[in-house]
Amino acid sequence: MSLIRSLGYLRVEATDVPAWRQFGVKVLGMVEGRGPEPDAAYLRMDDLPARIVVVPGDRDRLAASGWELASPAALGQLVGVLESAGVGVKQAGADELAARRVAGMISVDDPSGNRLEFFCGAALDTRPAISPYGTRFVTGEQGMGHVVLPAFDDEAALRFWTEILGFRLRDSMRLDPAMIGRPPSDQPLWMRFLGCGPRHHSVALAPIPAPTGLIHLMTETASIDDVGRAIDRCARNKAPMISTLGRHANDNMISFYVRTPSGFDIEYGTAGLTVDDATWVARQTTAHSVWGHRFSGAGHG
Ligand SMILES: Cc1ccc(O)c(O)c1CC[C@@H]1C(=O)CC[C@]2(C)C(=O)CC[C@@H]12
Ligand SMILES: [Fe+2]
Repeated sequence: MSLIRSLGYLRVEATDVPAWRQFGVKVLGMVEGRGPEPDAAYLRMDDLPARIVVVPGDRDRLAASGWELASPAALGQLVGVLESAGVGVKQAGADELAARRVAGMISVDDPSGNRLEFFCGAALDTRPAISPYGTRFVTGEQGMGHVVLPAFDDEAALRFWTEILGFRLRDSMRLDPAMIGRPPSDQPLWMRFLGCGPRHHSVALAPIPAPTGLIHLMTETASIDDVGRAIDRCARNKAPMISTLGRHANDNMISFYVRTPSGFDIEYGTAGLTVDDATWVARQTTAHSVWGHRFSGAGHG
């Protein structure tokens, strides 16, 4: 088992926090929580006080993805691994710990400049997170979902995420250079799907430009009805769906994509695959979907 257990939270800096609050509750079916930062929106999916924290800022971007470890000992071990690999580690101050309601936290930048926070000892919220739409999110040992982060140096990114952080390669997919507006080339463009627990992938790294620092966040619900109702709410609230419903070829997720008020996307899905490292073999997927997932030309996050 790796030191890192799952994707724990996202911190998003946004120019329009009220729009995010509305989007999170009315479209995604999340539950608004309370928190220490004035004017921030706290969106809950489960017993954590927040899974998406949206703080007011002068730009729209992913401030950090937060990754959960099992204990202070595991976090200490990770610091040792990072430091011996020459990675700059920043220890969280008391104010940052209080804002995140965690017992311990450190942060680093990955080779592509994606800010990562590693934490342990999250406070739980005793009030149940019950969505008025009945939405049930799949979290627990699978974490809050997956993120797709931009990475343009495939070798450096793979080395960092697998050899230092201990993620496992679960799948790779070649991207057509034309898809991201590049000329044809002999150099394959790879998208890498990596996991740290039973979820097929908790992170994917893609050579896709992302001005907001995030290509998408995937959240998973317990049933296809949760997904269908979310599609209805997108229409009712005029949230721009940027793909049709579809099923991915690698993790079997049935999902659609919707644009957030910050310009990156949420993949909203169900029925994702869980894997066992003892038997899993990383392969190459040659199609992104078994069916569906027709994207409109809105561009990517
Ligand atoms: C191919 C795939 C498998 C599993 C996933 O969870 C998943 O999100 C994807 C597709 C991701 C991919 C993307 O994130 C950005 C826009 C992409 C490149 C497309 O235009 C098709 C596939 C999309
Ligand atoms: Fe995805």
